[in-house]
Amino acid sequence: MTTPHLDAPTTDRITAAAARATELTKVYGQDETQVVALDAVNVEFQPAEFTAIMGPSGSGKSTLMHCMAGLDTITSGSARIGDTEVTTLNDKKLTRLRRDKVGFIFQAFNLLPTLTALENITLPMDIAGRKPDQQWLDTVVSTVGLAGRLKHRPNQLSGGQQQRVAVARALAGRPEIMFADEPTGNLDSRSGAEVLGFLRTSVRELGQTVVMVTHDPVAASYSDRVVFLADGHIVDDMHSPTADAVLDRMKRFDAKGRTS
Ligand SMILES: Nc1ncnc2c1ncn2[C@@H]1O[C@H](COP(=O)(O)OP(=O)(O)OP(=O)(O)O)[C@@H](O)[C@H]1O
Repeated sequence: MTTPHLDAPTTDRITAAAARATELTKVYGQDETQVVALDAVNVEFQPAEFTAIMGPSGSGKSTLMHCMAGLDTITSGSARIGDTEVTTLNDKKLTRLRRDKVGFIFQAFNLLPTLTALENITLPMDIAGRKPDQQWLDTVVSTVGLAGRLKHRPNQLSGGQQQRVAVARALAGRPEIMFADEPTGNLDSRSGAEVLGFLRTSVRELGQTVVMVTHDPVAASYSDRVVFLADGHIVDDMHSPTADAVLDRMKRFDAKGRTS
């Protein structure tokens, strides 16, 4: 049986997507060790929308996120953030794009232990020599519920609070898009729920765009839309997901990561 593909080209659609992959292909290795991690993927991420990317292990979720964010090179096709073609930028412009237009949240919080929460939040802007927009910073800090903890160092904060600092750091520069790779992977379910709630609030109330890779149907249920990958292809697209609907869809992947 062939895998159904939902990733038909969208090049004739004129929409202001926050990010867009067109015929995006990523091949790792050569000859017999070659792996096609992404096979001509077409997908758009809409502004002020919270999208989750799901799929079996090895389906290409992290590769898609890394290629879109300019963290990895692509083999062919196109990856755009807003109007910017990521794949043709030189190193200097790529660094600037990642610094100015993209926010990242990873499973590991990646905070600097000697800095306070506030110093961690403003660090990327300090490095870039940009002055934080104080009003925005106040909004972000209160949205993620950190107002009383700004002088704490990471080891004085719980895991959930540390990830909230990382969310605030990603939001502080007002990125065009935020990419989150398993942001709740290291958290207990209550702290995870808090962080996901803040991500959703950043979309609903602050108009941010969030794309999150997750294995967890409950985490995906916080999103507006779930894109399912299998074997380097987008095979499903679910709007207003519930955890049960996502779980049911995940059950249709077989042990080899193929879908029925
Ligand atoms: N640096 C690399 N070199 C070679 N192959 C790679 C590399 N990174 C990923 N791959 C392969 O590309 C495919 C997609 O990997 P990717 O990490 O994107 O999947 P994933 O869906 O994020 O998986 P997981 O859920 O396990 O994190 C896999 O077959 C993987 O083995």
